[in-house]
Amino acid sequence: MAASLRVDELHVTFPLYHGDTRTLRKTLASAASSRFEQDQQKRVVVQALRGISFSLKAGDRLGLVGNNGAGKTTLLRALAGIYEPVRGRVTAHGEINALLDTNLGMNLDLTGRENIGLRGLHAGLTRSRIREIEQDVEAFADLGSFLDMPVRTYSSGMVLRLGFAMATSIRPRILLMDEWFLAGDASFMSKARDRLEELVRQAEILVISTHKPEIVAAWCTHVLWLENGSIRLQGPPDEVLPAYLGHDVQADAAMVLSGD
Ligand SMILES: Nc1ncnc2c1ncn2[C@@H]1O[C@H](COP(=O)(O)OP(=O)(O)OP(=O)(O)O)[C@@H](O)[C@H]1O
Repeated sequence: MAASLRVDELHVTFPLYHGDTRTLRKTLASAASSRFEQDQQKRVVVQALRGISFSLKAGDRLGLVGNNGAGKTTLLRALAGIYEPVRGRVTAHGEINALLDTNLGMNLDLTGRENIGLRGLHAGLTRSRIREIEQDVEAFADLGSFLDMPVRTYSSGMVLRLGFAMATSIRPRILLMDEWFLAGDASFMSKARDRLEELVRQAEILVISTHKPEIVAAWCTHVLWLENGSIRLQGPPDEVLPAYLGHDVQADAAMVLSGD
């Protein structure tokens, strides 16, 4: 069965904790921003995603664009199952690999090799598959004898190399990716980019969050423009990108502040 990903009316909220919630509630009420509301327990929550729906089939490559705070990272994390929606659902056919944070789940007290084993067990892989991944990561991350030292003793560049190699060694049918994965130290990234592009080519479905229009134009077949947690526009890159790049950020900010 071909991979597919379907999102229906997805809502994600985050409670805001504050010493004086009564004052916070009053401040938010007067700010008239429709992004804040009270939940059933009378907590003030920010609505990070508000009724997002779309569906993707094998071959689709979706780029998420939008200003800071639009909801791109939250959507990727909800697709990966890291955030539980308050309403709506995500239905996926095909295994998902989320390249969101290379440190996610890494235990600093264990060695690099032990972390590879743990990640493999967590992904439900067989022992022989884990062994293959271990060899792949060992060759790619090029950490030498550090692979058998606790991760706590690594430099930040070494942690990045191990995390990147581990995250990209599991080939998924559905690949979720945050653009920061494309940043990093130049010499490592030229090697990393080839590996990433191969992973993207092999995935049946890609969802990538990015601030770079050139990535969307080169990699994506669809674009979803998020604004304040909702979809402002979705469609092919040649329709959505010009509208997104041409929109007036200051006018939008003024509209949000005035509560229009
Ligand atoms: N853990 C959290 N707790 C509270 N609020 C959060 C949390 N994560 C995100 N938010 C809020 O949810 C909204 C969406 O944030 P999100 O990080 O998804 O935006 P983004 O589009 O990825 O932004 P950026 O381009 O700056 O990375 C923002 O208003 C943000 O403040």
